[in-house]
Amino acid sequence: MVILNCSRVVPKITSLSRPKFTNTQPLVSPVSRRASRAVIVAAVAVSAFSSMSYDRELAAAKKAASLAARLCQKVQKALLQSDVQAKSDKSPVTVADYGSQALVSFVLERELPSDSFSLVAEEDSGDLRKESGQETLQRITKLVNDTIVNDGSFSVPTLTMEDMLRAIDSGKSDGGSHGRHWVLDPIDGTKGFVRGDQYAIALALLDEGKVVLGVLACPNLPLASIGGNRLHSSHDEVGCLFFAKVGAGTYMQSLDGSSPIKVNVSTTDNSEEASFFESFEAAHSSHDLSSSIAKKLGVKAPPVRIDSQAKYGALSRGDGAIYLRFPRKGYREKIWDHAAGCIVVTEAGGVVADAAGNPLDFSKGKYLDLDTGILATNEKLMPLLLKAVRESLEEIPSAL
Ligand SMILES: Nc1ncnc2c1ncn2[C@@H]1O[C@H](COP(=O)(O)OS(=O)(=O)O)[C@@H](OP(=O)(O)O)[C@H]1O
Ligand SMILES: [Mg+2]
Ligand SMILES: [Mg+2]
Ligand SMILES: [Mg+2]
Repeated sequence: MVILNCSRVVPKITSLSRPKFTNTQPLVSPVSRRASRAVIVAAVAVSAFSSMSYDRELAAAKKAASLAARLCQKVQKALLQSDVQAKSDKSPVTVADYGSQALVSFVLERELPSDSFSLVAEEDSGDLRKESGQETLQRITKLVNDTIVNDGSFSVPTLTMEDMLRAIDSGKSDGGSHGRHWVLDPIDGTKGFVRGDQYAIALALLDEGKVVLGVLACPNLPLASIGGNRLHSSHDEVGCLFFAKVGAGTYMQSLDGSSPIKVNVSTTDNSEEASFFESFEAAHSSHDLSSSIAKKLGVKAPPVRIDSQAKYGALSRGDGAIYLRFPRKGYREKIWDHAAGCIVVTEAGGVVADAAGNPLDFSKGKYLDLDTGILATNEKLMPLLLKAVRESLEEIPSAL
């Protein structure tokens, strides 16, 4: 059986945690009872490990992502055309991408001083080290220092431009299957960010190649459901922080610091009422393919197109029931575009897989090595979804 769950490093013990056998149930032999007790003791030990560990790391990740969100919101509000620069791959990168990466790196290192620090992150300081990057570097340095001072919880001397370059470049790790690695997309959905739309700060922790925690800060995502394309209702309060820890579920709170609430994916098994999320940018994911899949499933609602891993966040709280992503042939997915979103969805009871139904493997370095696309939904809908995906890929291979 394929286990379509990218984040669990412990076996599910739901049935074991409510043992059916007791001394009043003589049908269970003493041997199997002993064996079952041993399994329960082991499972409870694993369960305790999974819910007690990573607490410090999760607190640090939430703090880092929340501060980075503050920095990004400030920049997005004041976004000038001159903030947008062309990286060598021509994607827009702003002072906020760099500032967010430097700040997350700074906060994690400060909050977890005893840990060895490895970070796999999207940006690097190459362009900032050039003569033409000096003004940008100055602005990043000021932004990061201002955010730290406004927060007030760190007593550190003012950070220098050299500190910025170092903090950004601490994200040069290659990750892999051994040890712990933080995975960061300082702004996921930069195009959405530049447009004034959705984006996310996405931070996850890998331990021995598995995602063990994830945090998604989505500064422009309404706290209320965006199901039924309610994305642009102007009355909604915005700013969501999703977080998930292996074996401990997914929670959402407001970026302003309300109490967290537990969230769960939609439990619908009726594909006709299952609305779906996809990339805003058609160049990032084939809208033709998803529309063919939706047709096969009988989905009635139009797609909800939003930028970034905010899609995973919205899915984790049941705003819609399906996430579809089909990049063009040859595109290689990066781990920072999915690690945090993946655990946020799986811990909320969802399933994330590639188009062949395999779980995503974050242990191979910077890239995900996968079959064709990425899908997320609940366990009941996944078999139907995989069938529709297979058929659509056969019918319109040119869509990719
Ligand atoms: N050609 C192509 N195909 C597929 N994906 C691409 C492509 N180019 C970029 N990217 C990556 O897409 C990330 C943005 O995520 P989304 O596609 O979910 O958002 S969007 O609706 O398209 O804005 C985006 O993340 P950021 O660079 O962090 O914004 C990219 O990693
Ligand atoms: Mg980018
Ligand atoms: Mg990204
Ligand atoms: Mg990015």
